[in-house]
Amino acid sequence: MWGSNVGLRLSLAPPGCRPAWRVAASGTTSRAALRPTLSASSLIPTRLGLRFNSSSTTPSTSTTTTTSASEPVPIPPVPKLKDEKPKSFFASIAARFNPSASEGDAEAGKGESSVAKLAELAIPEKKALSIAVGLLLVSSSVSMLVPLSIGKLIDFFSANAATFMGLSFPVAAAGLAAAFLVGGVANAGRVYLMRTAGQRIIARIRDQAYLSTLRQEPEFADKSAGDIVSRLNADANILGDSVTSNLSDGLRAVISASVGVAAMFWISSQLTMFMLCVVPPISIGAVVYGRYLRRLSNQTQESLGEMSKTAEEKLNAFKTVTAYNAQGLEGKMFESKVKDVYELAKKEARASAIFFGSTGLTGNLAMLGLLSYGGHLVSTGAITVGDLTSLLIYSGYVGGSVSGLTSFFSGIMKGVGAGARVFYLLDRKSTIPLGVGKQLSSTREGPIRFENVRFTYPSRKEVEVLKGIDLEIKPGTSVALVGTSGSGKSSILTLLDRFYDPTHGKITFDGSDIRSFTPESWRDRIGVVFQDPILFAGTVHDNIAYGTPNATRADVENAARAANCEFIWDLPQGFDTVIGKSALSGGQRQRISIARALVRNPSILLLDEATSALDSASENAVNKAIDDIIHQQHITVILAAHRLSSIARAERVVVLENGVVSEQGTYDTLSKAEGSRFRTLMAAQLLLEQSSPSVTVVAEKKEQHE
Ligand SMILES: Nc1ncnc2c1ncn2[C@@H]1O[C@H](COP(=O)(O)OP(=O)(O)OP(=O)(O)O)[C@@H](O)[C@H]1O
Repeated sequence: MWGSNVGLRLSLAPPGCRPAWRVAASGTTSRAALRPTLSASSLIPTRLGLRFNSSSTTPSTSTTTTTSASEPVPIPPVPKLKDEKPKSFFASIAARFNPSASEGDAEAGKGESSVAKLAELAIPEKKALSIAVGLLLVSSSVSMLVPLSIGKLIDFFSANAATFMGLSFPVAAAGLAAAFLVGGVANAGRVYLMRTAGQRIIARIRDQAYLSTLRQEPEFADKSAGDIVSRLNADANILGDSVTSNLSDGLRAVISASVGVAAMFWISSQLTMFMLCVVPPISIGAVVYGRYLRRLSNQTQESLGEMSKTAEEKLNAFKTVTAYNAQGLEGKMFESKVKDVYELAKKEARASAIFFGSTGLTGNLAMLGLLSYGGHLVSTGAITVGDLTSLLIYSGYVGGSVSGLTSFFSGIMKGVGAGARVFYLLDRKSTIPLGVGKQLSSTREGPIRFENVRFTYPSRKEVEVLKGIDLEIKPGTSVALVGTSGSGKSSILTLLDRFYDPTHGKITFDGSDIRSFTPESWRDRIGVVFQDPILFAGTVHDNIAYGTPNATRADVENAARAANCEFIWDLPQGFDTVIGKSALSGGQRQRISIARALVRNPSILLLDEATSALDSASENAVNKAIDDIIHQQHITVILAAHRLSSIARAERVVVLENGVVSEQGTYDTLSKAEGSRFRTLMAAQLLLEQSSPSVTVVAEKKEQHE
């Protein structure tokens, strides 16, 4: 814990209460008071003829602010689709139909079949699906009565018989009508149950895939947001369809084909044998076609993902596109992606055309053969005209069912392709998994240490950004990381927030590697302000309370005050003003995001300063907020600093060069040291800032003050 001789203390709520931060005046010596006052002479290379004097810091002594931080909202785990291992039956089907793992499967590194997973998806719906299958049996049985009845009717009328199937004709007709009614109702029930079950499966897939995506390391979503959206959208639809409507149609086809063939055998085994000769070639064609279609379907979905990604990226940068008159260029780029999708769809259409054309032809030729041979059997008296009619209709049913089976097969293959892409999201293990490690206690304090930290971005393995950082940051102190653009300041912050882990070395907190804590409990201690603060649709209150949903209005207001957000009280609806409807300046957005970081009651604040210049009023307001945080609260502040004014405010300056810490010390020491790298850097920074009126104004004001 921090010593009692400091001005402000972090205290925790009594057991059973929500943890609260309490900034209370205590002791006589504040950290700020211990710090040397910055002076103009300590600062600027005089050869530039510019002087900058950081205002002296006066610690506030009487403020007692209580802000309740809420319990961290637990991040729900991604529920497993089903605990059991896939049945070997499915695995064997998968191995047959899906010999080469798709990209998704391969990336998932499971080798587990998408077909098996598709079947697993249907399991929570087993009740609805079983009833639907029962109804399907009823409706299919009724349908299969039709050809037999027609044959018998023809024989009945041609023979001028007194009874029809042992019954008077009106009774038999009424019985048939009743059976058809039952069949119709059963069919309606089947369609309803299958569709609703399908929609529930789609909803479940989307929820789980999105949840799983949220649990990934940030780089994953950064790289492929558009593609992920396409997986959640189009692929989830295809997948849901393939396990319900498609499955239902497939089952119906199986039932119709088998009952049809049985009935045909019953009517005439000779004719039926003749018919069955044409089935195997069609089946082989179906398998070849199905495989080809699956490959195409995978490629089409990938292309659709690419297309969405292109559109999303450019729509997000609409201003840049407009400003650079790049509409034509972007239109062409999108057109080429659309063309890729179209070309694949054309291939699919060609394959379908050939397949359906040839199966249709084969079917009709078979029918002709059946009619000729059947006519011969009728003429010899082996079968009746009614039997031949029934047989012809049954063979039509069987033919229809076989082609239904091929679309079932191709639908399943499409589902497998889409499934691999969706399951990839579901199965992907984050490189920094949530919930793994020990819980970091909210009271534990200690220094942050970088021990020979080396780091390379996974997407840019050829460049080592950090080449052995050694650094210690004591609790409650403030550090400004300085260095040229690209020197790795922001990278250090992202490592601290565990968006990435070091490739070598370690970062410790109170002696423990931060990788040993669950990422959630570690991040709970951290408030982070990004270079480009993102505000979400919603009110100012919602934005400040983002990630701390139980924060009260008082908590939010206290955090806003601490972040120097007085302007909020002047907004038309104050904290209930909807962001987006109110034009906020860059500085105001930045301060709202500082308030968002503070309302979490962090013990570590990571602040990645915006590189863009703020107007002087905004810069002053942001600086004051940073000043207040550095001086009034027991928060370890680590700044990726770009502005002189904030560099000067930190207790310690760390200079990064060529991936290592080249110098560190107080601002005074470094700026006074002749020939220090820091002086050179600051000279360059000043030259840069000279062109920014805001900084000049600040510098001038400070000179006047001096
Ligand atoms: N997500 C990323 N993937 C790959 N390389 C990255 C990524 N982010 C940053 N880099 C690279 O890492 C290096 C260090 O970048 P970093 O943003 O940490 O520097 P910085 O000192 O904060 O720069 P600036 O002052 O411009 O913000 C740069 O070469 C940058 O291009």
